Amino acid sequence: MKISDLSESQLLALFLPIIDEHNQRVAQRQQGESPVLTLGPGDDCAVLNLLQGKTVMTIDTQTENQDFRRVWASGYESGGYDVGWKASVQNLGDIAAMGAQPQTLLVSLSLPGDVESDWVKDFARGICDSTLAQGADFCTIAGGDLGRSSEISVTVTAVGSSSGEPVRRDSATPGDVLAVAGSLGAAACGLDLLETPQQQLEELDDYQRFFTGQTRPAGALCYGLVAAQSAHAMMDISDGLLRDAGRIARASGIGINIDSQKLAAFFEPLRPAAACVSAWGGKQESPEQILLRWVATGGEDHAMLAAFAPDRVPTGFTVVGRCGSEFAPEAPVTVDGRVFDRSGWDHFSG
Ligand SMILES: Nc1ncnc2c1ncn2[C@@H]1O[C@H](COP(=O)(O)OP(=O)(O)O)[C@@H](O)[C@H]1O
Ligand SMILES: Cc1ncc(C[n+]2csc(CCOP(=O)(O)OP(=O)(O)O)c2C)c(N)n1
Ligand SMILES: [Mg+2]
Repeated sequence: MKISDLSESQLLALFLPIIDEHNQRVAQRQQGESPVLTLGPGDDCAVLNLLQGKTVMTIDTQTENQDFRRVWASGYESGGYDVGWKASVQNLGDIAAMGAQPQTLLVSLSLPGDVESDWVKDFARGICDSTLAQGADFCTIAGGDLGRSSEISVTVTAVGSSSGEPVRRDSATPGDVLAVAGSLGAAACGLDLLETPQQQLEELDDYQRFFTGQTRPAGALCYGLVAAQSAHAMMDISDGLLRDAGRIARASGIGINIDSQKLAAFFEPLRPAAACVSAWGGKQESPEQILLRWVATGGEDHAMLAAFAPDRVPTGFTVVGRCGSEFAPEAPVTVDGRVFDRSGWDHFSG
């Protein structure tokens, strides 16, 4: 059955039981504590009881053919489950990057009539499963909106709370080290393979395993919470290490140098895929160049990027660079002391 065969209330009747079950499970886990979500989906607004600390909020949109495809060149089909999964990772990445705990999500779905009604149920399962898989055991889904559109577009708002001062981007200091936790390059690798024709992929053993870096990224929520104890500045990497490190550098008024040797640790799991993409591109880019492009400029892994005093780097973070006092507006980030020619994802020029 297609979306166009159903009324809005019939569609909600598919979606809401999955969300309600998720919210009930959260409430069970919170036994003994006063619930944050005191009124969930069903009324004009949700009601939250954010008891203590600072409230943080963020929003992110995924649009068909800009952020995912229903069918990729590789033949893989991204369904509602994948889109729901990634919506949660994107938003919880922003909450974690402030050092905050996710509390609830609001979900807006704009869908064309030719989408299967099961897409909506899969989306609900994907967003709930991903939230739990990231360890956000207490994060409910407070409500949302449903509408018709000419392409699939999903917008999620996340609300979080922080018992201490939220970690900003603008307080890295000269002498800090810059470190990463979570995966780097896996989402860009997945994107390149998804966009590669299936017959080119058959040389690559179990090639579908690389798709998940793009379709179901793991995120790094737990690392954000750990880093909040000692990070001077933090953000999640959505647009690529170099571009996002540039945002910390600009906001903090410092320079950052990345040590390319330190990035090699992220290359290993992606090596077989880089060889395949290099061969498909007629070796115009060597496997080594592809690995560096994925790891240094690929977005969407939602790894944590943070600046710490050198003796206060938490377990799970890999030092990839250093903060210096020289801020150069035209090149706030260098790699091995030199300007890198490609810096990352930009929605409007990329
Ligand atoms: N339409 C908008 N209205 C107000 N603020 C916006 C808008 N789009 C982006 N921003 C703000 O600009 C900053 C950068 O946005 P973005 O690159 O999407 O951040 P992030 O990578 O954390 O999702 C964020 O602080 C965001 O809130
Ligand atoms: C079809 C398709 N083309 C290109 C991309 C690559 N891509 C889309 S958005 C993006 C960067 C992240 O953007 P956004 O989710 O808007 O992150 P924000 O900076 O707002 O957190 C990248 C690398 C993709 N995922 N799918
Ligand atoms: Mg954004």
